[in-house]
Amino acid sequence: MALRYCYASSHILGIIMSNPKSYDDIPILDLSQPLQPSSLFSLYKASKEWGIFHIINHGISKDLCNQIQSLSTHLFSLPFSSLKSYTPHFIASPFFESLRVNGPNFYTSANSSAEILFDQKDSKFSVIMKEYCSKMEDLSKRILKIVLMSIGEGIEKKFYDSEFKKCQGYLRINNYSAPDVTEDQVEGLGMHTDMSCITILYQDEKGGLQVRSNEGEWIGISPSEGTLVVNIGDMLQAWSNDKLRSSEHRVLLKHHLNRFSLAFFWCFENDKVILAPDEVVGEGNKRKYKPFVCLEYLKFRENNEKGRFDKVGFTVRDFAGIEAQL
Ligand SMILES: O=C(O)CCC(=O)C(=O)O
Ligand SMILES: [Fe+2]
Repeated sequence: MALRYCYASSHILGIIMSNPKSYDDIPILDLSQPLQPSSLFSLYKASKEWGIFHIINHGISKDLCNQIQSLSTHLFSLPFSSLKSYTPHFIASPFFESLRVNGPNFYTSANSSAEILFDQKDSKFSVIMKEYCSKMEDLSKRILKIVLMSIGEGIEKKFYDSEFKKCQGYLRINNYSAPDVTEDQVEGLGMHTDMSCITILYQDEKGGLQVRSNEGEWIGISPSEGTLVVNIGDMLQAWSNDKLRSSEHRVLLKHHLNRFSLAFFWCFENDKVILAPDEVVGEGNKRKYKPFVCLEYLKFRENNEKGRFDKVGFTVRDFAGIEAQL
């Protein structure tokens, strides 16, 4: 696999790191190419600074995403109220609603929503969800291994099986309605971090996804056909002892434009105790998180945010950070 940068000139910038705070520094990992040491370095740098990078040639066809999008247009026009897997408008934002499909049996999860929504068993929706989510599971495993390799030599070989083998995924189908307001842009989803190890995101062509730099500057992550976005999440930030950064991101909406996205979250199992291995912390470095049970953190986020998942302020650092405890 090779990494290439968005613009030719930024390739040089990426190597000499003269300007680490620009969109050009967010690399594109080409999964059809053999993995190079320089690619791992760029990936590590982007994951540490931004918590975000792109992937291409990932095996998810545009046609599959289009099919999900058109089924979802119908889906979000139906009455949802009784569905537990549905997040209605006004929870995260007035313009955002979402349907969750849970693993590991994505077919069963999608089908139980479909039964209520369309009064239909074995719906096309459930079949397509199974196809998309199984592909996402495979992709998540592959990407996670590469990210671990980028942390240091031998880290993936030593820790993937023992620490990440029981990871599980869920999908959120996100539907943003067009804001009927005069302002140029409004928040469709407020700034947040994902509570995952990694998240793989498909966004449609409308744009609006932004990521925040360490200094608080927002950078747009423009959509590009065939490109998926990978976010590092809180669980990997804690497990890597801040070697990787959970990306702070948000979505802005433009007047009159509906938006659609698919976010696949790849997470540690609920009862996993998250503790960075000594080898990852590194000799002489301070441990930044006390050990914690994954589910306890998820509950902390839910309780503190009254069901909202779009706010920063109750992050994994607030929950388990050693400095935050002092
Ligand atoms: O819609 C998007 O592009 C981002 C969605 C997102 O960040 C999320 O679901 O956590
Ligand atoms: Fe997110």
